[in-house]
Amino acid sequence: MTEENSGETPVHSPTWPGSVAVIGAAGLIGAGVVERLAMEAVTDTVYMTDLRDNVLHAHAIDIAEAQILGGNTRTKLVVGPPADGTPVDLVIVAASAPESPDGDRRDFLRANLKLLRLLLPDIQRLAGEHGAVMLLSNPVDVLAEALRQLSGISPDQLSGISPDRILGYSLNDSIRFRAAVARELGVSPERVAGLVLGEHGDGQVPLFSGLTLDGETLNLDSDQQTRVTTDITGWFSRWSALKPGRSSGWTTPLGVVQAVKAMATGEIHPATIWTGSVDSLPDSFISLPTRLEQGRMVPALGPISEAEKEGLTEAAKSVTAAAARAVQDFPGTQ
Ligand SMILES: NC(=O)c1ccc[n+]([C@@H]2O[C@H](COP(=O)([O-])OP(=O)(O)OC[C@H]3O[C@@H](n4cnc5c(N)ncnc54)[C@H](O)[C@@H]3O)[C@@H](O)[C@H]2O)c1
Ligand SMILES: O=C(O)C[C@H](O)C(=O)O
Repeated sequence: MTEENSGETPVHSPTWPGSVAVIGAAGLIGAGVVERLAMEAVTDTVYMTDLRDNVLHAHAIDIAEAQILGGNTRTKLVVGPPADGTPVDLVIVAASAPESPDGDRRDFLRANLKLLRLLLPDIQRLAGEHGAVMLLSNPVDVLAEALRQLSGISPDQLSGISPDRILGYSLNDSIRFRAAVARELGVSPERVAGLVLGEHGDGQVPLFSGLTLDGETLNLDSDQQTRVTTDITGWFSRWSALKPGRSSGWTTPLGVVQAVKAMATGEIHPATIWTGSVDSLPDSFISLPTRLEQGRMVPALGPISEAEKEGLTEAAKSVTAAAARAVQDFPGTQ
């Protein structure tokens, strides 16, 4: 284990997260998340792990030097897990099999479930009894549900990862919703606010009922809603068709760190969470408005339309079925 920066420039004393572990920290998204956490001094220590140790070291050196340039060296970067085995407050899983997307994030399920099984003991060790686990790897909702099924732990048990400590990053859909509505109206996306819930993929549910423009309720007619829905559901195939050999390395690290900051302050934000405490939804993992409350992700779903409720129910069923199938069909040895 080596350390970059000794944290000699104290800035402020955060309560949460005091420490973060990023698994897959040599990759595009993992390294980007480490960089944002460090540059925004969101935590005291970031532990970086990946198979590619040399790349991890290079990122740690480079980011530590960028911190000096940025004028804030509070966050200490450590290559490797905590040496004494102390759990961290937040484990971020960005490890992934190489992407060869063909328009559907579920194409990565087999390979990434295998990886998740492999990483499960590390994730459990790092999270300990209280840490939160944020999955980034795709398909994020199905993997989060698979993690719950693999952990097999109920929320009141003290060991393992209880489902309300698992979350997935799915904020990008809401950003693309704002962009698509702005395109439809010919306005700047900063003026549009709106949320996408459901599955990060084909089962996404744009909340047209909650759209606003300049803070005022925005009603799109059905043709406009159809065009916007087509626009956002087509995002991943348009992206895949570019064959960029990379995922959304600019948006995602920024969004992840915004989500972490929202968790730290108890602010409501959209994330893939366990639906277990929402009576009207089947047990699953989908994106819902949520906040971190005493170490648990708590749903904060406001009023939505009947059609939106139906969309969420369908997404939840589909995610659970896909996870159950995958857990059964793709054992860890394959
Ligand atoms: N949820 C979202 O909105 C969202 C957004 C962007 C990317 N993603 C997903 O995030 C994942 C990472 O994307 P990326 O572009 O950074 O991919 P990448 O290929 O650049 O990085 C993946 C990293 O995982 C590492 N890795 C593989 N096996 C490992 C293991 N056993 N232990 C530790 N590390 C291991 C690799 O060495 C690599 O550094 C992908 O699954 C991608 O689909 C999700
Ligand atoms: O994984 C990707 O390539 C894209 C990611 O799921 C995203 O929506 O940004």
